[in-house]
Amino acid sequence: MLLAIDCGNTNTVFSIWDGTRFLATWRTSTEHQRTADQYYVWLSTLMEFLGIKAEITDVIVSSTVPRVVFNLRVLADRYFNTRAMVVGKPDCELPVDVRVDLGTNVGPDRLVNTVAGFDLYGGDLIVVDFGTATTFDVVAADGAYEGGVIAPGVNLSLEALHQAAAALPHVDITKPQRVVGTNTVACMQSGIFWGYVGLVREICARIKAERDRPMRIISTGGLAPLFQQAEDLFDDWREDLTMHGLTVIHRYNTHKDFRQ
Ligand SMILES: Nc1ncnc2c1ncn2[C@@H]1O[C@H](COP(=O)(O)OP(=O)(O)OP(=O)(O)O)[C@@H](O)[C@H]1O
Ligand SMILES: CC(C)(CO)[C@@H](O)C(=O)NCCC(=O)O
Ligand SMILES: [K+]
Repeated sequence: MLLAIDCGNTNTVFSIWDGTRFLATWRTSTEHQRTADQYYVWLSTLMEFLGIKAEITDVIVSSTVPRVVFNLRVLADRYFNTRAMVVGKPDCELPVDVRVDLGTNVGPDRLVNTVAGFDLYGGDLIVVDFGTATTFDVVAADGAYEGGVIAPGVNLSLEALHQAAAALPHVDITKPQRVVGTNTVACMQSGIFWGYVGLVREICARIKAERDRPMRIISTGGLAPLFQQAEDLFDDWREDLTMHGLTVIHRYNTHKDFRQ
């Protein structure tokens, strides 16, 4: 069985894939100090608690935080007796091309989202991921990653307001009842919520205009449904898009004859 690990700047998600479906998915905060032993205690406790008998034979990692990769590699070596496949390293090939400026290091999560989007929907896509950053990845007709857009994440923007202005509290994002707020919290929620609706709409429209061909918009990340419920921004939403991409990349590298 495959242990797929998606490590973002805020959260790290672990999923167990049995070849057909995900048996379990667990989330923890990303901390580079966490050791392989700590990961294992946490993982094995959760597996036991849920009665999951998973014989992990393979590990694949996508990490936007380079420092955590070392301990995840040790986890794979020491506890699962396998060499972790790490997206972005030369020995982990991608089933799609990456067409960017020479010397650019694309975030592995964006490459994984591109692979997942192409596998599930085919080409000509915009993949929007509401994580620490809000990213837009442009997937060409042949599945290649062709660049995109990086904007600040929703929670990051709310946190920045709180950090920078003495009178602004910490607030959670939600859809405000009205655009005009009559208290501080409602004003902040309106600014972020409708601001992001506008940001997503404008960026996607401009990407489509620049490319001059029909493109579908697929979203992922915990906040995507909140925006989708307000306005028809996306053609589809997949909670497990990044995890799906990791399983596709793993399969591609273990069965080199595999083609989509
Ligand atoms: N309705 C909601 N209101 C507020 N927060 C939410 C809501 N739904 C989901 N979230 C939060 O949104 C965040 C988005 O999760 P996601 O995995 O997409 O990105 P992340 O973990 O924050 O970022 P990264 O992957 O970059 O670490 C999570 O922290 C989740 O708890
Ligand atoms: C943009 C983030 C932080 C989104 O998780 C990540 O993909 C990243 O660190 N990217 C590196 C720069 C790039 O993707 O062009
Ligand atoms: K993410």
